[in-house]
Amino acid sequence: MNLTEKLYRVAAEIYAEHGVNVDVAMKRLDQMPLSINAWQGDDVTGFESTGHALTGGCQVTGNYPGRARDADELRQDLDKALALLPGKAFRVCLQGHEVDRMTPGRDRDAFTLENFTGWLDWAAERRLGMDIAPAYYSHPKLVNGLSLSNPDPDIRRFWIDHGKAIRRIGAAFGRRLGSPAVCNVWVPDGYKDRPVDRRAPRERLLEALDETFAENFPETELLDAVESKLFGIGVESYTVGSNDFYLPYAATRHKLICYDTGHFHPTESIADKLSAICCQQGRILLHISRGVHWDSDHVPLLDDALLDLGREAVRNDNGHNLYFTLDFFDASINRIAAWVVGARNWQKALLVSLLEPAAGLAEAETAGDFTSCLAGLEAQRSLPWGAVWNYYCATRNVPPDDAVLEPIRQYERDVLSRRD
Ligand SMILES: C[C@H](O)[C@H](O)[C@@H](O)C(=O)CO
Ligand SMILES: [Mn+2]
Repeated sequence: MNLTEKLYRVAAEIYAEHGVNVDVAMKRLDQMPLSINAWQGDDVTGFESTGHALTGGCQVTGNYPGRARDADELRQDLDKALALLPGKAFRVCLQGHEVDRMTPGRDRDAFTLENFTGWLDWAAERRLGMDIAPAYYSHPKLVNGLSLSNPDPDIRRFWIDHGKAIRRIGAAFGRRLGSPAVCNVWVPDGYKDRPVDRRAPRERLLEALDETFAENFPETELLDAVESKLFGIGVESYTVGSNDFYLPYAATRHKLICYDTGHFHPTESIADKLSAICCQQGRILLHISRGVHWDSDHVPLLDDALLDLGREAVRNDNGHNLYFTLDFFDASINRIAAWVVGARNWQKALLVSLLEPAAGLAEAETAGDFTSCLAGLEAQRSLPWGAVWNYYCATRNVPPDDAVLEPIRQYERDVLSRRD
């Protein structure tokens, strides 16, 4: 028996004393779906090759070598990252401009499945689910920082048609792969300085969204989500699609609300939002990210915020009300490492929560014994979940944390460093 297994057996015994079956926890973790953000691999540039300028709305900083230059390279990189993740329920989420191939003369408002078939075949071969999001940025038709809420009806028409096209492609993904594609709408629309009229852009967005969603698809094929944001670079004063805008929108239109963990005030707890929505039968798409000051897209750390989110995810999950997508894009570090570290941190947060000996604490809380709650929750921090994680990785044939970088460095030498 090697050291990993010995430590695991001791850990399993300790958890058993607390009434927790580690095997059940690992099996449940295997089945918790996670959608990997393709855009970490290409710095959100997409592969349109139209020569148009990337006009903002969504940007990345850094110039680490090895960015994927086309969909084939991006899939190769995703294969590398996926091979280093334990678990069995992966999906890949695309942005609407990460096309497999372009059709001459065709712009985003007319994309069809033909532009994404390489992705679909790749996913089917690997038994991956696919998700997608329209890309309302980095395009000349993002005018004055406004897409779906633009005052110009022709601009709005272009973006409405893009959203419709991407929803159809998502539904085709869902049909072929036998698992509904989550299609998430996030628009960068907003103003740098205080607007005179806050209402008109929101009314236009409302109408444009309703038209985008007019075509119905069965939930076995497509699930729509809408994502709010507090502010962004260049839109510091006003975001059309704020949380207050989208929360009632999602509730009245039966859409998933997307909470991006980097899109709220720094002291606001995203974990706290889950039970509020779930106890009212709402469904949530979580974008797992990390905000740092005004930026929202750093690789998530295994910090208290992520652990809290993992705990609430485990407690509120009923198998079809929570959806998880990674959402970060850091071009200052090795992009495969970004995926692997970020995804594994989320998986660790879930594992810690799945191993939580909750029995007794909830009763103490109900009885008003907050002293026991505080002491009990703090005592859990030193339980040996790390030994379970290492064993989990070993039994799923992936390296432990301290050995995960070596294959990535090798790939960097063999593949990434040869890209311009
Ligand atoms: C690339 C995505 O559309 C984007 O990350 C969005 O989900 C977001 O969070 C923008 O800040
Ligand atoms: Mn997001």
